[in-house]
Amino acid sequence: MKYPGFMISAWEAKEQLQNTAKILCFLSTYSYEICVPVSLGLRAVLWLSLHALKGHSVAYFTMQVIYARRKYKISPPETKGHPEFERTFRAQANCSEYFPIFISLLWVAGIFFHQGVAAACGLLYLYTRLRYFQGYTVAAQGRLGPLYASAWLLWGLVGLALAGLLAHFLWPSSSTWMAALLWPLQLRGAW
Ligand SMILES: CCCCC/C=C\C\C=C/C=C/C=C/[C@@H]1O[C@H]1CCCC(=O)O
Ligand SMILES: N[C@@H](CCC(=O)N[C@@H](CS)C(=O)NCC(=O)O)C(=O)O
Repeated sequence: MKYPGFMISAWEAKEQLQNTAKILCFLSTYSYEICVPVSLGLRAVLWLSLHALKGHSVAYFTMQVIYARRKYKISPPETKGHPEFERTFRAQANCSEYFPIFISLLWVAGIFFHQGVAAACGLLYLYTRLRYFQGYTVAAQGRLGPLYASAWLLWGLVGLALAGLLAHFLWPSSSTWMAALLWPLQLRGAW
């Protein structure tokens, strides 16, 4: 019997249904094995690029102070002499003050909450710190917006770190609501 072009026989329909079921079965069985290395790779790339950028920005801020010293002929231990130098000097000092806080929160949030989420916050933090530095070297007022943004991100990391630590130490059993809430975010098998 001849069917119009858009129709298929019952046999073909059954074939297609079976094939679809096989594909779904395959995906549901192997998606874990496929997704875990992919997300591990993504997290590794995020984490490594974050630390490369962090090293780069610390060096960049320091170099800017060195260049400003040369430009305005202000030798150590002097830290005064020109407003632009003073702002550059303070911008670098302020970023350095916050880096130990940032790094500790980043690692605790990364280990106990989720590496990818922490790395994303960290990248945003570095971006706000770069804007802080550049804003501050131009005018004192220019530092404030990025500073507030960076403070929000730090508090966000405090929240993630606390949530991760609470889930880890207070509710180690995976049956609690906290663990259940955090489970999809936790690194499966990575920690
Ligand atoms: C453990 C987490 C620590 C998170 C750090 C939290 C807060 C620190 C960040 C921001 C502080 C901003 C303070 C801004 C001062 O109001 C600005 C003074 C401006 C006075 C003016 O220019 O006239
Ligand atoms: N060391 C800082 C501690 C507080 C802080 O981070 N202040 C922010 C907002 S006023 C800032 O941008 N300070 C400028 C600076 O450290 O030169 C200060 O002396 O102000």
